[in-house]
Amino acid sequence: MTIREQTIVNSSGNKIVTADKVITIVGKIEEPLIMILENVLSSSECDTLIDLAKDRMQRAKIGKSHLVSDIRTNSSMFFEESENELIHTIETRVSNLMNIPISHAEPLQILHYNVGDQYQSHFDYFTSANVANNRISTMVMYLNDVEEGGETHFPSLRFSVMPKKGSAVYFEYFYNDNRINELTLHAGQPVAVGEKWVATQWMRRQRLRYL
Ligand SMILES: O=C(O)CCC(=O)C(=O)O
Ligand SMILES: [Fe+2]
Repeated sequence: MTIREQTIVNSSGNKIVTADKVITIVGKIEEPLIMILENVLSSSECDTLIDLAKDRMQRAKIGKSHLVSDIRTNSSMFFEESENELIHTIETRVSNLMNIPISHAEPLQILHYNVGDQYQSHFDYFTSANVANNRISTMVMYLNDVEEGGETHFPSLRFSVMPKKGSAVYFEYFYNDNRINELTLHAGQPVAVGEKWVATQWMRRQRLRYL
């Protein structure tokens, strides 16, 4: 038998029960744990998130220098923590899914890609030394169907997830063996036709919110 490291999400079976919804796992890689989840958000939740975010988008900035960068050509915004009932409902559902308390959740991020926009290969965790409260897991939720392109691509695993409205990809990088964490390198591939909206939830190892 192969010995595997402990994962954050216990993903036995094909369903995860949250406070308000039962969500289906439709695909999975075991190590690092990557799961494709269907119907995480309803169609109207996706539409409302886009509507709420639309007028608040800014060209994406990366890293501490906050320079506009070619690594990310998409635009982004963050909702305030639980800023309205919908955001609170989604944060609660996603923290149930990710098996991490909402107090460890970063603000929910929205990304928008036009044709040609991309997010080049990166790790979601911070790689600099002595990061006190690093990220441990990610949920990327697709808010619309993309006509062509815009896959979330994991080059080291040669694995791609096609955007589908309401679906999500989950992955975690909290392994003792850093070689496993490094396999979560991923990119938002350029959008070829149409546009792409996603919502990203990152979780931290320790508490981040004091409510
Ligand atoms: O847009 C995507 O498919 C990936 C987004 C992403 O990597 C992120 O938000 O960290
Ligand atoms: Fe990412």
